[in-house]
Amino acid sequence: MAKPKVFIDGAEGTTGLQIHSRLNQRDDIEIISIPQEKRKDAQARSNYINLADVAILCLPDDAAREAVSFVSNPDVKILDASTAHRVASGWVYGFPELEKNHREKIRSSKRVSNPGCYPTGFLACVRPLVTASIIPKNFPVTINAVSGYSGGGRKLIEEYEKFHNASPLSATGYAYGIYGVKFGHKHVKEMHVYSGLDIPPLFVPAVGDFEQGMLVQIPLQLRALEKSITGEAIHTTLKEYYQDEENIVVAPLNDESYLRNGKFLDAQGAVNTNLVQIFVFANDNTQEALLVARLDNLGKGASGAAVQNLNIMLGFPDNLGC
Ligand SMILES: NC(=O)C1=CN([C@@H]2O[C@H](COP(=O)(O)OP(=O)(O)OC[C@H]3O[C@@H](n4cnc5c(N)ncnc54)[C@H](OP(=O)(O)O)[C@@H]3O)[C@@H](O)[C@H]2O)C=CC1
Ligand SMILES: CC(=O)N[C@@H](CCC(=O)OP(=O)(O)O)C(=O)O
Repeated sequence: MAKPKVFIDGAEGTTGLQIHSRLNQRDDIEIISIPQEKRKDAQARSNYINLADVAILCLPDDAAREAVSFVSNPDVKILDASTAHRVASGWVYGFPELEKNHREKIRSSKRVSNPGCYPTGFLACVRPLVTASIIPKNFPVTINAVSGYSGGGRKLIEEYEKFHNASPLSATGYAYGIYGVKFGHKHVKEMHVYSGLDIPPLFVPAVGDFEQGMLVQIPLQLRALEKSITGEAIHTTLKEYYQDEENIVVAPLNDESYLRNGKFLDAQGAVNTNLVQIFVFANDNTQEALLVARLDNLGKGASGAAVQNLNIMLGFPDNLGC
């Protein structure tokens, strides 16, 4: 049987390069590559997209929309890594672990959008708790998160490289800086839609001086809930929800063995994996809890997730080459 043809539009960008390196070694698919000098040529891109069984878009949003407009071959499947189609109708959200039958929806769809990196961590923690009515739908959820600078793509990587090469180091804002202070970050929509919450979460992202890695923190004031909820109930719900999943792992409740020097949960701890690690820290006496998702923004947050979705769309096992 002919090998499925895969085209990566935007193969030279941060996400595209990582997807290419994951697929490069495989002999069960054929990567079709556009000549370097034509990589932004609309006609050439259109030809490659329509030749592919699956075209993976690793492009800015406008270029991703343009790529979709090129499709004339009804058999072509599109996997879009950008934000352009994550809540668009006719598209399936590429989060296989979202709920029990979701993998099947990805398998049978011709249009799949890869989730954002922050939403992947957020939804992994919150969706099961909303489904189980542990977090009420009208609860005002807040999120603090930090990403490695590769999350900002080529431009942010170049900015950090300039900063690293400056002598003396000219600014301190690069070490750790919050952003999105006008709110309405581009990921809030998909967080809202797929969490099942009635109101959008309040999201404060940050970027740190490390290349890859991410922590997504959701503090919960349990005392604000109408019914009393224990840390054990939160933990058991998450553990059971993901019991058959390989890529979402729930650490034991209040497990300090992951803390560096007994204190620090390191944002880089899941780098080079396709995992979301979930941590639940809770104190039933003070009625406080903290959910944390740790992932690689370029792993399960982007390129690893894209390869997992590609595998599902082509009928391969989820984690082949992830
Ligand atoms: N980095 C991350 O952690 C994550 C990224 N994503 C998403 O993936 C997508 C790609 O992001 P990322 O890889 O980080 O970004 P990059 O800027 O690193 O890469 C984008 C690539 O697309 C190319 N490109 C731009 N316009 C066109 C065009 N019209 N035709 C063909 N190629 C074009 C760029 O070329 P050039 O550089 O020459 O302009 C570049 O190679 C974005 O939508 C991003 O939001 C999703 C999750 C996480
Ligand atoms: C550190 C940093 O800048 N992160 C990016 C998010 C990563 C990204 O590009 O996300 P999606 O393509 O998944 O939307 C940002 O906040 O815009």
